[in-house]
Amino acid sequence: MILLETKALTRIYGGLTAVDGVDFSLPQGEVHALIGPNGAGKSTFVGMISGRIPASSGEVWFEGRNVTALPAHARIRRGMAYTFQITAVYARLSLADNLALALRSRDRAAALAALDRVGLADRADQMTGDLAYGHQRLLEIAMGVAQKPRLLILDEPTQGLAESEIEGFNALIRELRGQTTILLIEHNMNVVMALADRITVLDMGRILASGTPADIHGNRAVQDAYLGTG
Ligand SMILES: Nc1ncnc2c1ncn2[C@@H]1O[C@H](COP(=O)(O)OP(=O)(O)OP(=O)(O)O)[C@@H](O)[C@H]1O
Repeated sequence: MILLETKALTRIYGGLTAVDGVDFSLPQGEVHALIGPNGAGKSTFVGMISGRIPASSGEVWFEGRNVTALPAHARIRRGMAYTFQITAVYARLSLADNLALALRSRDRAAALAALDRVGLADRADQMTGDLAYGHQRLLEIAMGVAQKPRLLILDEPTQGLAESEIEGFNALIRELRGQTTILLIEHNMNVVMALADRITVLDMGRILASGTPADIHGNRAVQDAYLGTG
């Protein structure tokens, strides 16, 4: 089943076409990585999927429904989660209280279980603002995952994480594989190659290539535009 589809999705800023008529489809259960050079249009594309950025033209379909006109909160209710949008962490609350907000419940065991998935259970009662940046990013991911979304959109989740934390993140995504459909914007190619079932390469607002990690790694146009070398 196709969970998410975009049809000729386009965003124009002034004279600049940031996303240019993108047709994209994401089957349920897939871990899909979106890669491309800086300014390729990745954040704008997922912003239009989540409803944070209005499309200039084109459509977004989610679970067989046209959601293009729906505001972000209505898309969240239908099961989309976007790490930057809904799970902004509250610095002056504890980790457990942030989880309680994400879960809309004071269930301490559920909060601890969610924190445990990202290795933060022992910090449950610390003030979130006192955490290192990488740990705040992991908290944000825990908050997204705790909501059991149908589609989890992660925008550069490993940015600012240490190697050991990236290992933990990879393990979490492997655990979620098959349960949650994941769209991942990621610059770290080791993470992309380790996790993605399929990869889409955006370049100048258009899809340059789409395929398995092996296809993309061997694709000459991608190597030229993005990977730099073979
Ligand atoms: N609010 C805005 N107003 C004007 N131009 C914008 C705006 N947001 C993005 N752009 C431009 O649109 C293009 C695509 O930007 P976008 O952030 O979507 O790319 P990206 O692939 O996510 O880049 P990065 O990897 O650096 O995050 C860029 O040229 C950017 O400068």
